[in-house]
Amino acid sequence: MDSDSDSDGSHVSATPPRDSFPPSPPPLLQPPPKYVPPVSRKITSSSSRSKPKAPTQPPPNPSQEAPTSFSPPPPPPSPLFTDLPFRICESQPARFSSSISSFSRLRSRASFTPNEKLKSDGVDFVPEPPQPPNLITDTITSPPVKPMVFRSSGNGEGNFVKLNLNGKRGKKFPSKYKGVSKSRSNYAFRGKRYKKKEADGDGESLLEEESDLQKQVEEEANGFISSVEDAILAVKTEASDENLTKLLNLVYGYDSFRDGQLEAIKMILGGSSTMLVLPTGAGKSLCYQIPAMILPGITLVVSPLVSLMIDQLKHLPSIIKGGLLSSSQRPEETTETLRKLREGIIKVLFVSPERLLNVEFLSMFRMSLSVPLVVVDEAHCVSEWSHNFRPSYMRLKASMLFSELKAKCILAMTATATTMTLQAVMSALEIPSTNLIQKSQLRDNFELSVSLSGANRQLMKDLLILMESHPYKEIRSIIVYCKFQYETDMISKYLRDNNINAKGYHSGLPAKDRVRIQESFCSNKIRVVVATVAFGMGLDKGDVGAVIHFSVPGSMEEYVQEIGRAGRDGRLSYCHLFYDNDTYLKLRSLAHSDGVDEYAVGKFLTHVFSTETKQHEKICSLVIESASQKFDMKEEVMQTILTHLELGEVQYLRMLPQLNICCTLNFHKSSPNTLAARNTIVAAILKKSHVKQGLHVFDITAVASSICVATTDVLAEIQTLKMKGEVTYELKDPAFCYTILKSPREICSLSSHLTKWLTEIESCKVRKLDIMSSAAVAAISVSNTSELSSGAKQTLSLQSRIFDYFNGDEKCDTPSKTTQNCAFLRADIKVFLQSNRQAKFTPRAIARIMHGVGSPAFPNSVWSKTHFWGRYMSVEFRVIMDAAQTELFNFVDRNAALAT
Ligand SMILES: Nc1ncnc2c1ncn2[C@@H]1O[C@H](COP(=O)(O)OP(=O)(O)OP(=O)(O)O)[C@@H](O)[C@H]1O
Repeated sequence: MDSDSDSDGSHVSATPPRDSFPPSPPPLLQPPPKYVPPVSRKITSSSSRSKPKAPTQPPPNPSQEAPTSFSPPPPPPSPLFTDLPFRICESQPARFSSSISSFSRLRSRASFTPNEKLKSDGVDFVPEPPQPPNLITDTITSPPVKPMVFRSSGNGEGNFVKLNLNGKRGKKFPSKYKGVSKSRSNYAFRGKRYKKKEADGDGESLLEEESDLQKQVEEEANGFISSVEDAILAVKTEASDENLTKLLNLVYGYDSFRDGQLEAIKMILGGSSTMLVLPTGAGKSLCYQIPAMILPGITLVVSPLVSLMIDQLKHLPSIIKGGLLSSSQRPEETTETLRKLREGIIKVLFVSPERLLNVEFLSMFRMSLSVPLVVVDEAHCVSEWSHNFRPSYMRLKASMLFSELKAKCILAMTATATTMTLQAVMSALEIPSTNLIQKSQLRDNFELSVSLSGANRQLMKDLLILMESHPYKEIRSIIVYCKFQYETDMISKYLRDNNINAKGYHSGLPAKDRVRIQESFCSNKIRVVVATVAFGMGLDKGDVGAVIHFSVPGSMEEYVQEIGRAGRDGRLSYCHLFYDNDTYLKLRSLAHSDGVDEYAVGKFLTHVFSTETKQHEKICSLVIESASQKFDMKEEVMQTILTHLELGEVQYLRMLPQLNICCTLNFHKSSPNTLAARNTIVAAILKKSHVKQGLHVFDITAVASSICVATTDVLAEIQTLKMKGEVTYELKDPAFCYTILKSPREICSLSSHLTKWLTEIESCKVRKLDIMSSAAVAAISVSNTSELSSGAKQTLSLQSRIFDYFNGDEKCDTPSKTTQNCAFLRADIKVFLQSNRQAKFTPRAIARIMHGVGSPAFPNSVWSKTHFWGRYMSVEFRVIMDAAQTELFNFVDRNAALAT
């Protein structure tokens, strides 16, 4: 069952299109509605979203399609019954528009009309070419208060307008505006005149007119740019509220800063590292974009997902030049971005943490580039106590950022961090406690509700009833979140069958489909997206009016993030959660899928450090798939351990880039020996390879180590030979690569330390789910208890739980709903062992099977066939592990006795 769940948004690639037309000035007489106190849903909603208006959003720009890093998951591994502690013999049993102010979004939100609803299912998808990841946005919108256009022509230069942020005032403007004059609005206007003039046969005046138009655009652009430059200069001279607000107004069209923004910007301009905690959609991005315009050099933004980076790049105001570097880029894309960096074209660079720590990347910064500001976006990922810990974020230590990049200041941003997470982040990034800017975790424009529901079929009916009732039936854009990929298909089909325009979205869909679905949703061609967690990260569609949770989220953080996609235009929005106990238990079981045993960690460490101490410079590798099965550990768990070995108190090893290490080489022109005679790398390949059906098969790390070169040198050489027509080759077996710096004195104590740490992380996950679940249950039970309407009571109940959670100590005051003992458990384990004598189980492996959770060595595809699969989900995982341990010992003893 776990194979079908989406773990994160790492495969999200689509981003909402920027509006193609310059936004109109904010309607001063029409401020965004304030939060209506959650009285009755009926009253508040009817006033908030009833006037149907035609959508003002233009169709998406086909050139904006974002790339993705999606790659299909590997096929499920076959069971491997090796080297596990208990061996049992015998039979085998049978996945801007920041420039579009909230005001204009507000105007564009229209109520959903029945006619639109009937147009539902047939979304007409026009295939669009994908855009490579570092194609810096070609969607330049002009500043909102100046209705002129700064769009590039999609020539890959992206949203670069030659604003002199780096001190080279206005040198190349004219050439730039060639592209600008091709903006869509001007183009359309020009097109009309063309037709008329062509009919008149007046070619010359046509050309004159075009040149006049071009001049006008250039003059306006120059005027705007010099105003912005003046405003920047004023801020540089004095970072006063007045000067900053003027700059804000000029660039973004907003009249004032939102809560926390001004404070953060001033702190950064003053050179103080800052921890910024603002709710989703509160405008955190602006807090680094404005300093980036003022500070000299490059602002580096570290982001966990390529899709998020692409999205943020697209949302940069046109005057800030942006670029992106991620490990999923093609080499030529990287080269192009690096060139722009060196030439000072890029002002804000988005990078993945892996890229940031790449030796080449660091040396480039050390040598020639100044980085006054490093922004750590989604900074909670730094902490293992967050809901979304990323091992690669462990690398982001202040010491490294200050010493390697010579950064002057760090800005860490998040919307969802508990006190414990914040402490860990601020400690890693050396942000003083006085530099914390924290506003409420939750915007106040949500009406939150929960209801108890039955199993799937009933749940779908409940969903339909909800969606057909007030206020949901009047809401045009809705996201339904569910946990499993199959649910997205099942529910969206069910909704379509009931005349609701819905589409499913999950990370298993082809990248193109995901982009199209997101774009269709953003342009209101799709009303409802039924999605896993893979949808929504970075989604800034202002008029999402409701978020429905089909099942309980894994944590308060996840809940707050996901409901944060709603009401970003400031209007009241509705968030409903369907709670059912079975799903809660299922998710609780899944929370144990990353857990490890000391025994397995010890075996893993022994393998990692099996290299001779004398060979410390040797490049070692660990083929991910086979290691995962051998140690019964998920890839992410192995990566977490390896990263800890690199970045913990003692640096035991250095991680190298992941590679496909097994190479099969076919020589075509010269004989292998002739090539080897003049090429040391080929000579080493011949020594280290075995020949299989005329092809040379070798391990790239072994070849590189044998002649003391980098693996990249070996790869570069075989690539060169390929270009010359000498060879063809194939690479397989993705592997972790590393060199050992120091072997631990005692594997035992290291594995015990690591296991304790990983077990705490596992318990933390379970606790987070329990807290979310108890908040949902509390909201259900509170609905009949006072004079307030049910909606208002539930909102208040959930709001206060969320507040307590993010500001308290993360304790769960409600006992877990799992049971502590079960009469038949041990008897069942005994039967299970007897009927699966050939397998080598660990207590954890048995507990996972009893909870219906697959693992690399005991995959669902095989073990879900046993009737014990998932039978004990309601029993505490630890209780099953203890019972399994006892029964395994008994089993081994019995077998030993029988053998004698
Ligand atoms: N001072 C402001 N006045 C009006 N709108 C603003 C202001 N600052 C930012 N915004 C708008 O608010 C929206 C959300 O901003 P942004 O994407 O930076 O939010 P965020 O805090 O990063 O949200 P999330 O955590 O969900 O990604 C954007 O459309 C942005 O243009």
